[in-house]
Amino acid sequence: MQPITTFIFDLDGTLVDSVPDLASALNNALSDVGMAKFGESTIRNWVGNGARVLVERGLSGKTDANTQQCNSISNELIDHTFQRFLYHYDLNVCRASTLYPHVYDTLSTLSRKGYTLALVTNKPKKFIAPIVEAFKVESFFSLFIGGDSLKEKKPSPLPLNHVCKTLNVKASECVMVGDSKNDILAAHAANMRSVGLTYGYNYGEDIGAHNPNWVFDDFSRIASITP
Ligand SMILES: O=C(O)COP(=O)(O)O
Ligand SMILES: [Mg+2]
Repeated sequence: MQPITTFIFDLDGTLVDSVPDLASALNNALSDVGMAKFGESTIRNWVGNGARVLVERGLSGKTDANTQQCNSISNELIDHTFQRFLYHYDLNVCRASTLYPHVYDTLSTLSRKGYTLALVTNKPKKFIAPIVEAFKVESFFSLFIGGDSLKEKKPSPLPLNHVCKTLNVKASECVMVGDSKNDILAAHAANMRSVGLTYGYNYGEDIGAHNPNWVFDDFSRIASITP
């Protein structure tokens, strides 16, 4: 097995519990367009495929998070509500969000040990900087990829392949760390090892069902897979 040189981290549900701010922004956007609001526990199961799909799920009110398309809702309404969501989230991107336990220390340890760290999220790229800056973790990372940075987002392997190319590392040297099946499916498709974290957002499903190489319930356990 090739030694690990590079860790690729997901953001929402992995490093940061962002649902409180995502839920406020979604509910504000829904109320702007006269639609019903939802509780945080419902919205938690809708996060994972980027902001536009989150808005579509809010508009359809479908609790089945695997539904990505809402044929009955017009594109105009989705576009308008998505713009309202971006407006509200931009105002409060990091008001109630929190870093999960042991994230800062573990990133700091991995970085100090010489591992290269990259961040690949499905959320729009413009929101990455304000979040990583607020939690003072931005200097640990060499590369940031958002859901709209490339043509495809996770579960496509494209963002992970892009990281390998940009950082000039092989997939076999990398470990993808995430809370969602989108992270694990992307890792499998990119021939990368993966860590599944149980505390984040995976549509209420067991992350272990997607066969990551490691399943951890605490972020600090990631350090245990390195020498
Ligand atoms: O914004 C989302 O839907 C998910 O974002 P993530 O890829 O950082 O978990
Ligand atoms: Mg996530």
